[in-house]
This record gives sequence, C-alpha cells and structure tokens, in this order.
Amino acid sequence: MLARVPIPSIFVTGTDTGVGKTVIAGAIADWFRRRGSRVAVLKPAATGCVHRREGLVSEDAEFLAACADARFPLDLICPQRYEEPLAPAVAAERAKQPLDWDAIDRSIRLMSRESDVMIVEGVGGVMVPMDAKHTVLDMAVWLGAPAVIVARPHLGTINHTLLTAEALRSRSVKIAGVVINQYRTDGASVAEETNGRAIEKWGKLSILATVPAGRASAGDLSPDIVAAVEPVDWEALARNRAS
Ligand SMILES: Nc1ncnc2c1ncn2[C@@H]1O[C@H](COP(=O)(O)OP(=O)(O)OP(=O)(O)O)[C@@H](O)[C@H]1O
Ligand SMILES: C[C@H](N)[C@H](N)CCCCCC(=O)O
Ligand SMILES: [Mg+2]
Repeated sequence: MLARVPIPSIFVTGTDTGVGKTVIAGAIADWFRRRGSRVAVLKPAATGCVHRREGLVSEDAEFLAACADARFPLDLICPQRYEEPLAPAVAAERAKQPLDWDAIDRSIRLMSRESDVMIVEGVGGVMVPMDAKHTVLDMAVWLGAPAVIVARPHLGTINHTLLTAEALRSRSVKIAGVVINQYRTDGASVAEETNGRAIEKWGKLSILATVPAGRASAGDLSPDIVAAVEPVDWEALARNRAS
C-alpha cells in the first residue's frame, strides 16, 4: 500500500497502453513548470525499460523529467523498473523481482517535500496488474490524486473511456476529466468529430483538452500540443483531491 500524495497532484491514466499518457503528463508538467512551480513527476513502475551505462532506465521517466525540469534523479522518479515490456506484475514475476511498494512510497515522500505539485503517470490502463494482488486502480485509490483519462480519438474510444471512468468511479477515484490525444485536425472522421461530445454526454465527463498529433520528444513539445493544454486550469484540478 502507498500513502496519499501529500501535495496537489494529478494521476494521468489512459484507456490503454500507448494512448499518450507520457506526452500528456509531460505537457501538464510543462504547464506547471512555465508558471514557476516546482514540479515532481512520478512513474511508479515502468516496464520495457532500456539498458544504459547507469543501469535500467525508463524512457517515460526521462521524458517526464525533461518536461518538468525535474530536480530529482531518475531512480526516484521511476523507482521500479523492469526490462520486459509487460504488465508490471508479469514482468516482476518473470524477473523474479517483486514490486517494492516501499520504494515507491519513499519516492513520493522525498519528492513531495520539495515540490509544489506531483504529476503521476500510471502504467497501461486502470486494470493492469501491478503485483499479484493489486492493480493500477488500487494504486490510484491510494494516491488520492484526481485522475485524467487520456483517450484515443477514433472509433471505439467511447467504450474504452466509459469503461475506464466506470472502474475509477467504482472505487471513488475523482475524475478530473478526459484528454483526447492525437486528434487529426484535417480529415477527422465523423466518429472522431462526434466522440468527444458523446463521451461528455454518456460518461458525464468533461473533455479537458483535445490534443493534436504534433512533435513530442523529451522536453520538446510542439507548440500545438502546448497550446491545446494551455487553457485548462490544471492547478485547480490538482488541488481538487478526494477528501
Ligand atoms: N500528441 C501527440 N503527438 C505526437 N505523438 C504523440 C502524441 N501523443 C503520443 N504520441 C506518440 O505516441 C506514442 C505513445 O505515446 P506515449 O508513450 O505517451 O503513450 P503512453 O500511454 O504513455 O504509453 P505507455 O503505456 O507505454 O506508458 C509515443 O511514440 C509518443 O511520442
Ligand atoms: C510496456 C508498455 N509500454 C507498458 N508500459 C506496459 C503496458 C501493460 C499493458 C498490459 C495489458 O493491458 O495487457
Ligand atoms: Mg508512458
């Protein structure tokens, strides 16, 4: 189990792996950084990590650290790292290296002390197993941070987004809203044009931002991605935590 994040925070989850959680979490971190906040970023566990001279590195953590201009080392930002690109519970079992919740807790404690806000990126979607007994959803409950759901723009996303919202609500995780990512501004299909409204209506969710496909390499977010998240009051959302 983890202690609650003791500072304003946002939990960035998604409808699936590869939907753009890292890019959107990075854009949110960048939003706070540009306003002078001391931003902590956390990827509690990462799989598919790469071998470097300094050891196993999470590329998600590197991206987030660059966007936040983070003052903490990568092994605090991502304390649990696995090589195989699998659900953490499966990667941990195969590596014979059980997930260490205490290490994650320590990261939260140390980074919170010297930060104004913490942006946490989940792993895959909410039902992904973290260890033999717990899922990403359990972790979201423990962290107590409002969730941002990153969703794809195209056909199928209504179902994925509403299922994700249902799971979060079943455990009383506050939902800040949905970010539709990689929206095609030219040549969007009818489904893509109408999905946002449908998600708002049937999911009783707000679409916080619709983010176009742009350039997104570590610390270098294209101006159109930055502009898409700019109008959102992330500060108010980060403060609006579960009681
Ligand atoms: N708005 C965007 N514009 C351009 N490329 C994007 C955008 N959003 C995401 N991508 C690209 O799509 C891929 C998947 O995005 P990302 O890594 O953020 O997904 P994720 O949900 O964090 O995945 P994971 O489950 O592995 O953590 C990456 O190559 C990323 O650069
Ligand atoms: C390796 C990858 N990029 C993710 N971080 C892990 C995603 C696990 C998804 C598991 C699943 O839902 O089937
Ligand atoms: Mg990611």
